[in-house]
Amino acid sequence: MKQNTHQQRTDNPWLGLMIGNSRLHWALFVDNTLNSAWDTDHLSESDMQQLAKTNTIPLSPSSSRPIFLSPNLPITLVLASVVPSQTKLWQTYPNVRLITLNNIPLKGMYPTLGIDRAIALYGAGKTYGFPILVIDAGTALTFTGADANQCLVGGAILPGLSLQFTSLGQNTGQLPLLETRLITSLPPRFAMNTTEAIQSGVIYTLLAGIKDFIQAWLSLFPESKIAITGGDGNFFKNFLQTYIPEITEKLILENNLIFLGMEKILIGNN
Ligand SMILES: Nc1ncnc2c1ncn2[C@@H]1O[C@H](COP(=O)(O)OP(=O)(O)O)[C@@H](O)[C@H]1O
Ligand SMILES: CC(C)(COP(=O)(O)O)[C@@H](O)C(=O)NCCC(=O)O
Ligand SMILES: [K+]
Repeated sequence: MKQNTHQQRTDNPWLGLMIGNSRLHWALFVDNTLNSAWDTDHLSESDMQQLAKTNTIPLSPSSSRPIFLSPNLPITLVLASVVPSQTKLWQTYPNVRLITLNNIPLKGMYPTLGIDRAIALYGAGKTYGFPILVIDAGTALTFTGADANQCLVGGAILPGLSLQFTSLGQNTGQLPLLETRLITSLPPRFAMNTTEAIQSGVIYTLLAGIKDFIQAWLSLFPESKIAITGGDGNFFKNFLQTYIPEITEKLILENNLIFLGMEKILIGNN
């Protein structure tokens, strides 16, 4: 019967989990294709055990509503992490595969390169072509580039947007702690109140720094695309378009770069 043919399950679901310094990034793959992606806070051991026993995880920290993922128990978890304490916890999951630098088909990597940077770089290069520069606007803001031979050229690491606000808010006597999600437009450059003065200092300095890194990269690799990702990726993409309009067509926002990378690493097409 037609219907039965359709009911034959070949979808082999698995979960991708990228553990970042601020939160967990999840993706459900069905038929080896990215199906959906979401973020949660870092989870506890009992949340991990719940996933192993029921294939459900909290959808978000504020929600107790679980998400049903797969009839196969426990669902395969493909893990990458830049947080060793969380790596240790998730390695006790009964059906886990850890991605390490050895799994990434890029040349010239140094041993302490962040696995998130390597996966995103590979995913971006395979998706948009090498050479490629990846800007990951996460807890840290990172630049990571590879040349036409899929060889790491190198990069840079600095405190990300929230971390810059947090460092001012937590280490001064009079400065408020600003939240990035409340910033929807560029502040005046020369601000006349404390909140906008902090925004101006952090945002314009970050934009100027990002512009300088992009220009330095493009002087080496004029034809390269620039992929931007991470929790603040959208924020920076929008403001960069205003700030350096000439690079607009080279700039690609892809929130799921890490999962495009996982897909390419696990499924091949190298
Ligand atoms: N719910 C959230 N929790 C934490 N950061 C968030 C959230 N929503 C947006 N962000 C922004 O995302 C950035 C962190 O990026 P993300 O890619 O999630 O980090 P990481 O991969 O390092 O965990 C923060 O600077 C913050 O501005
Ligand atoms: C630079 C990072 C902290 C970025 O982490 P994230 O902001 O994505 O949570 C992470 O990639 C890391 O720990 N890297 C190791 C050092 C390196 O890449 O050289
Ligand atoms: K990241």
